[in-house]
Amino acid sequence: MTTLTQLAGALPGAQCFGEATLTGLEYDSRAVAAGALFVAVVGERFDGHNFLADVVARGAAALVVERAEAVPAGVPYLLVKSCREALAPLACAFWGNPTERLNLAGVTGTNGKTSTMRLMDAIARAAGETTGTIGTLGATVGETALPHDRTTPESPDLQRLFAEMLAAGATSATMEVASHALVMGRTAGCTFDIAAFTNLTQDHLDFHKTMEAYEAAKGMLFRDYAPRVAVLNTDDAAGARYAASNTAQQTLTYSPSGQAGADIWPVDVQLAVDSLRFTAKTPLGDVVVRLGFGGTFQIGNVLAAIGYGVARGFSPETIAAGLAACPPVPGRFHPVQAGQDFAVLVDYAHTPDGVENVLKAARPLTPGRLITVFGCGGDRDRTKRPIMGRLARELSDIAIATSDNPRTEDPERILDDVTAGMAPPAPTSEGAQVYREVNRRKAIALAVGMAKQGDTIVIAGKGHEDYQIIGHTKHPFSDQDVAREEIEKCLSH
Ligand SMILES: CC(=O)N[C@H]1[C@@H](OP(=O)(O)OP(=O)(O)OC[C@H]2O[C@@H](n3ccc(=O)[nH]c3=O)[C@H](O)[C@@H]2O)O[C@H](CO)[C@@H](O)[C@@H]1O[C@H](C)C(=O)N[C@@H](C)C(=O)N[C@H](CCC(=O)O)C(=O)O
Ligand SMILES: Nc1ncnc2c1ncn2[C@@H]1O[C@H](COP(=O)(O)OP(=O)(O)OP(=O)(O)O)[C@@H](O)[C@H]1O
Ligand SMILES: N[C@H](CCC[C@H](N)C(=O)O)C(=O)O
Ligand SMILES: [Mg+2]
Repeated sequence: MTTLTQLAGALPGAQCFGEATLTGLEYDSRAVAAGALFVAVVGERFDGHNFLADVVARGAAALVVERAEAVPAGVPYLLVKSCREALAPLACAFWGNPTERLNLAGVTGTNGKTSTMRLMDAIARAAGETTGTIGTLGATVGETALPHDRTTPESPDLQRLFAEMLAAGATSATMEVASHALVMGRTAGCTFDIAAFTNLTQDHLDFHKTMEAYEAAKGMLFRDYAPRVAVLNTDDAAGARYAASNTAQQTLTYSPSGQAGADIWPVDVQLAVDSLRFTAKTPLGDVVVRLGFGGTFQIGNVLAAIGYGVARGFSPETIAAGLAACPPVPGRFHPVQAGQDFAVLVDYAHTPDGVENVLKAARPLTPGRLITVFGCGGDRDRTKRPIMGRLARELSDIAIATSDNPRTEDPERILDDVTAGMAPPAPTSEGAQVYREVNRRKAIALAVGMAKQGDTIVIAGKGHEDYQIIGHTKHPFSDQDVAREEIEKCLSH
């Protein structure tokens, strides 16, 4: 049992009024149950102080506030300067600082976090460990899957997951560390043994405003958290800068392009639509990579995961066994086969670099035409839209711009932004034939209707997602299922 005064000890400068026994820790009023401590976070859209009467009615035992006058009479509370900043220290204390007893690896980077984390997890499992994972695909604790909404959850959810992992006998965990999480302190208080970086390219400028601020945000993982080992992609300029200046005890570098001087690099690469084979040169000797899924972009992710294995002290054989056993990452370069004579790949590319990489990975596997169906999410970085449009047109034979998750934006306005980048530069008319179809199912049907033997359709942006967010509503929608249904319709005609 935790008490309010015990938790106050985790917050230097906090003033404690009253005492309570606490059975939960919440930052969202809608999740409060009897006995909880409610932290009144002041955000962009809501002020937690407006929900204090509601959470007390729900049985909250105590409150953490920035304004004492908002507290209903008789309710115990902690007065702090910033509830957002208090949240993580409270969460770590409430759950007993679980990451001090768990080997934790964090992966940051614009693209490849989910894939890299899955590969790392497979390696730890091959070493015989019970593991946990936290990321875009949800969390796993041993063999149990626990869904959650964020790539990197808020600190109370994060620390609870770590505590559940320990309770389930896990000895290690791997997680995705989104830049939003670093800036908002969701991971504050975590002890990282290993921190890995995939790449930095444009995304999230709605939040970070400049690439410099975005780079600094990701750099926090290598500077503020002092991991034991930093695993860094030095092909990437930001990765090279993190390598030159970080607070890790040891830095391991990798180079997907095989640049001289890196600690880990690939030789003899062989690519196929559903496999990737190469030999990785590492400080421990050669690792034979036999991956059961494709995508040129996975080379870097595999090297980062090998860096993790090396940092953990696993043998090359264990690392190779883990990679070979790693199941395909759902919705990343994911083939859909429903009896058609052309290829269909569902992929999660939702950034300019992602679109460029997936189309460049698909091109050499395509004897016919490359047909791209893609869109851009609403309420997210607007400036990436015309760039994604331009890349889709330049790198495809047929590019169909459609909706991703429009969220609260007008889907046609999002498409205006996307197609603004798709006009061929005068006087050439090189590049793809361009189509615009706001309805994602119709766009996929259009692609399927056009495809001939030897063509590849890449359906980008939503990967594993089984929904489409329109307004505030999540409608069931799966690119894989829709592609399959539209192919079957075509074949039955
Ligand atoms: C920019 C950002 O990440 N914002 C997050 C942040 O918002 P905020 O601090 O402004 O809070 P707010 O929404 O104003 O709410 C203030 C407080 O009131 C609470 N509240 C709100 C309503 C209510 O009825 N009761 C209540 O108690 C909220 O729980 C919160 O504690 O805290 C909120 C509560 O946890 C999050 O919902 C919100 O995520 C927004 C919606 C979001 O879309 N975030 C995305 C961009 C994100 O985090 N993405 C990354 C992945 C990025 C990547 O690709 O790498 C992720 O980790 O998922
Ligand atoms: N190393 C990489 N370099 C460039 N693009 C990549 C890389 N790895 C993956 N991608 C592209 O990015 C997409 C998303 O991959 P993944 O889910 O692993 O990234 P992520 O960083 O976890 O994304 P998110 O920010 O949504 O969590 C893939 O479907 C692929 O198109
Ligand atoms: N983690 C990313 C996922 C984007 C996925 C894409 N389908 C979209 O909705 O924009 C984000 O929150 O920006
Ligand atoms: Mg992810």
